[in-house]
Amino acid sequence: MQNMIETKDLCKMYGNHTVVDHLNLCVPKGCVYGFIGPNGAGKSTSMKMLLGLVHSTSGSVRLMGQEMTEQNRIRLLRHTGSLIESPSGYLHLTAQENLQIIADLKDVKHTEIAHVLDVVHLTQDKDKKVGQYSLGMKQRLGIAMALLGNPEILILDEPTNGLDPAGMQEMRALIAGMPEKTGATVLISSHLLGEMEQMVNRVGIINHGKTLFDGSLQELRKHSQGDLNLRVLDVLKAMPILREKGLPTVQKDGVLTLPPMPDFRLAEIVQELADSGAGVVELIRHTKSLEDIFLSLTQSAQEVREK
Ligand SMILES: Nc1ncnc2c1ncn2[C@@H]1O[C@H](COP(=O)(O)OP(=O)(O)OP(=O)(O)O)[C@@H](O)[C@H]1O
Repeated sequence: MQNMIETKDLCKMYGNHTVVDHLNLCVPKGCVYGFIGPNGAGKSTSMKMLLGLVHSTSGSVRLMGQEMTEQNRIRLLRHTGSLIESPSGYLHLTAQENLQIIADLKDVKHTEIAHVLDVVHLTQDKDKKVGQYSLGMKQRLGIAMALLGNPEILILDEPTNGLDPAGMQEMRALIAGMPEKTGATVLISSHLLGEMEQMVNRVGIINHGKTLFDGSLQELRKHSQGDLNLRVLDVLKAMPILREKGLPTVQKDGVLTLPPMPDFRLAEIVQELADSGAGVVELIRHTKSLEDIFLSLTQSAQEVREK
């Protein structure tokens, strides 16, 4: 499958401060890629480099299989729509009028406007002044502006920021259906992984400019094993066995807490406990939520940095 966006060791320094550190992004055609990281992680800067709005310090960007250069930048960006930072639009004009201005700037026929309004569900409100729009409607108008010209790549920087749950839900459905409805490959950033869960096929987690994870949500869920709770009838018999194996023996009311471990190791331990007469009566394996995985990934990277 062709990669629509690819970066190779992309770096950005502001003075001595590295804000994007050897970023290797790979966004396959037809996917919705969630670019996730805490505030200040370097998401916006990376997206701006993809759009040629910020010059990279080193590394390269490929869009639709072609390396971006000063010479072909404008041509490649003609196939790219973006919504960076807060949505724009003249508040005293209607959505239709705003889209006409953008269509003229992009040299796109006005007949395309009806289609993009339909995609973002603003047809009914197209003649309302944008000043009367809710934030969610303004965000959707921003996406409609980005969609004019039928781009192959859509780059959206935190389009769900500040939306209420209903607006968020609408945005999720809109983005998730975007490749099918418009053919565009989507790169969308957020600082909340949970929020992205229902709309992305692939995620890249970034912190302090470095990629901590890149893969599918299924692969990310493999990091989801949390602690194990083991309830035994005789804690005093169980404790020495666990201690001997170097396992922490935290216990409360007959429930022992063990760290995550592979199934075969757990099976061995349970067998030994059973043979010793400790009596295993309950075993609960906790799974971490995506948000917890995200926090543990970003926190462990922070701890490594602080060492
Ligand atoms: N023009 C600039 N000059 C100096 N530093 C900058 C500039 N733009 C961004 N930075 C710094 O780069 C780092 C990354 O910022 P960036 O906006 O890319 O992060 P982000 O992940 O998009 O965060 P947020 O979710 O808060 O928008 C931050 O420490 C920020 O202060």
